[in-house]
Amino acid sequence: MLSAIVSPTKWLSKRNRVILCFILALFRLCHLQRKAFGFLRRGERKISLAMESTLKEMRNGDCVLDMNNSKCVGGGVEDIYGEDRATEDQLISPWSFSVASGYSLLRDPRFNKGLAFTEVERDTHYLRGLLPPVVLSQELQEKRLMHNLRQYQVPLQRYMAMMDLQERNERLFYKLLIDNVEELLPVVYTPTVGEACQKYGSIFRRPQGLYISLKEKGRILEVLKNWPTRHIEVIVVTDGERILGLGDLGCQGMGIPVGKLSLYTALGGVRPSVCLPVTIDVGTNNKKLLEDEFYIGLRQRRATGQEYAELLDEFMSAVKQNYGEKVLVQFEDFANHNAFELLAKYGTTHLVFNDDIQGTASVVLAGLISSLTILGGTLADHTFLFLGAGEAGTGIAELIALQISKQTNAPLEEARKKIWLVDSKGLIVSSRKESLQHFKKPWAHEHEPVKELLDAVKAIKPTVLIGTSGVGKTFTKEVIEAMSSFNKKPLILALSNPTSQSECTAEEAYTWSEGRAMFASGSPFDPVEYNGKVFVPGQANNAYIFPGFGLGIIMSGTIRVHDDLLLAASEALASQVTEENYAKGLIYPPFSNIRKISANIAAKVAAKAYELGLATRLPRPEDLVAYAESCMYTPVYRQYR
Ligand SMILES: NC(=O)C1=CN([C@@H]2O[C@H](COP(=O)(O)OP(=O)(O)OC[C@H]3O[C@@H](n4cnc5c(N)ncnc54)[C@H](OP(=O)(O)O)[C@@H]3O)[C@@H](O)[C@H]2O)C=CC1
Ligand SMILES: CC(=O)C(=O)O
Ligand SMILES: [Mg+2]
Repeated sequence: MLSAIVSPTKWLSKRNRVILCFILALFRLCHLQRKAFGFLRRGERKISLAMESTLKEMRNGDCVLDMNNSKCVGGGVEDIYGEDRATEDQLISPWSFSVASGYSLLRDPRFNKGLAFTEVERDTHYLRGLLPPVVLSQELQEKRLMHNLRQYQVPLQRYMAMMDLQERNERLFYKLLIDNVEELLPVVYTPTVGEACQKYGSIFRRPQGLYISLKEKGRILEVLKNWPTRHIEVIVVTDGERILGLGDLGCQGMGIPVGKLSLYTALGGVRPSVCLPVTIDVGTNNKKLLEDEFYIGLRQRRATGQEYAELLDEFMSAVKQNYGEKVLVQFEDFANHNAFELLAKYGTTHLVFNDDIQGTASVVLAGLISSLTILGGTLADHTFLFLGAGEAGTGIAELIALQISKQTNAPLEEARKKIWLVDSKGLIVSSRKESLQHFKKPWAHEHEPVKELLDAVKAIKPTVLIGTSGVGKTFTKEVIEAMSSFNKKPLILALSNPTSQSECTAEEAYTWSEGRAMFASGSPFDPVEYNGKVFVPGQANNAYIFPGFGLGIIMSGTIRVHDDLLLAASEALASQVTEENYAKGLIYPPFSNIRKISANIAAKVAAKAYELGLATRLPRPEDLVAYAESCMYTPVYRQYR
């Protein structure tokens, strides 16, 4: 109780903090005397520890309150909970409402270290007997867990094992994910997260984020306050209507915000305590789920129109009221009939980012910029054809056009003419303009109607083919052969997720192009051997961008997302591709370097934000890469006093 009252106190004025500090110091003096006489019993020890740590935290109080204080390392992203990597050698208290100890310490994923608790910690924190005698290093724990994970043949079992670990020992979870990123990304993210969402009702164990349903209408602010941490910097929110290419999964879409935020931490170094996954449940139109006895969401058809808009509006207002102006809200896997509108509506009042529209655009543009090293020419020399004209397709198209327009000084309308899109009704052409959704209209160029993709490929003769349809197997042998007939090196990007929805496989792209295609896909494929040569496919996924992009925004206190920040992120990512990567035909750097890549993206994004006057954390740090790195969370265990 006392520790709850005296925990780091942002709400106190500086003068009152000094007074409180003084009172606590006196109180501690008395307390130490009693301690010396051996009066202190176990319950009191909690209070003693709380006071010690509070005094220390209050002595360092300016760290929390003044991020420019040079004593406070990694000042960009507020270290409210004392998780900074840069202070690893400094002892901290495992704060909960009281100092966690004994059994409750082992059950708290934020502080649990399992068998890695040292002998001293076992004594100090009442753990004797609760653990077997052996003390393991974190490295050995990691080795053991990776060994166990590899025993599972079924990807969903690996996913569940990772989720269990996250709920048991957060730092170990992140250590595994960071150290084995290429192996574990497909487990916690696409493709396995797709299957996990489909079966979320059956595998549900403990809530991992906030569920805000129509039932909570009118009290969303209250619901936000139920979340255990008060200081939040990133929210990933979905309404579950377009989960990857799997369609409407309703409330079970929660796996996506949870997965995306674990990448914010592992790939971008944003500490887990400031991340909040949210699922807005307005029902589902998925008949199978509505009839599934294990379905965890509202059993009704989706609310639309005013009812939907009001719930979203209440959520966005509550977020701003509870977490302030600078919380980054990432919209994820909304259906396009809501996604564009939400982005436009809240883009001027909130710090919002749509990963499917903007993050995807930035990652694809990066791949295109880097592919020019192999293909030659400029972006404006290429012709682009998309299968799929929704969020991802038109989002990417718009950013390519913007970049071409900036590079050539041509008007945006002129730059758009290099880009063609096909939707479920065929090529988007001017004769269809009246009936098109607003986000497709800018792409309705003069051309006769074309129904099939193959015919569009033959008519437009693109140098780059991009799949954003959410429909698997749509890049057929004939399509890839046609692309290869007029391109020496056709660039094929099959972006749809998960693997089952990929427009073609890596093997198909390489085989049907007789080894000439440059290929990347949304979900990963293994290397392919063709004609004695090994081809390594790249992964064109927004996971390259959003973690570093978000870090850049947060560490600079940027208040709005601007297209130029997306362009900066693209250029930063493209510049990370090495000669060695190009030699393998890769247009993206490997994920094994992602932390370094994210720091570079964050630095470039922040630099652009400072240049545009959007950054509020002043003064601007001189070396933004070093600053980004100093802000990044690392999962090594802390020593408990
Ligand atoms: N790799 C990555 O980083 C990312 C990948 N994606 C993936 O991209 C896919 C699409 O996402 P998103 O753009 O948000 O989805 P949308 O629903 O917004 O868009 C899908 C588009 O595909 C079109 N389409 C559907 N079926 C066909 C078909 N058989 N032939 C031609 N066009 C078709 C739709 O046409 P119509 O408009 O006529 O209905 C629509 O234009 C998903 O699988 C998603 O996982 C998304 C974001 C990032
Ligand atoms: C990767 C991603 O965001 C998607 O497929 O929706
Ligand atoms: Mg998405």
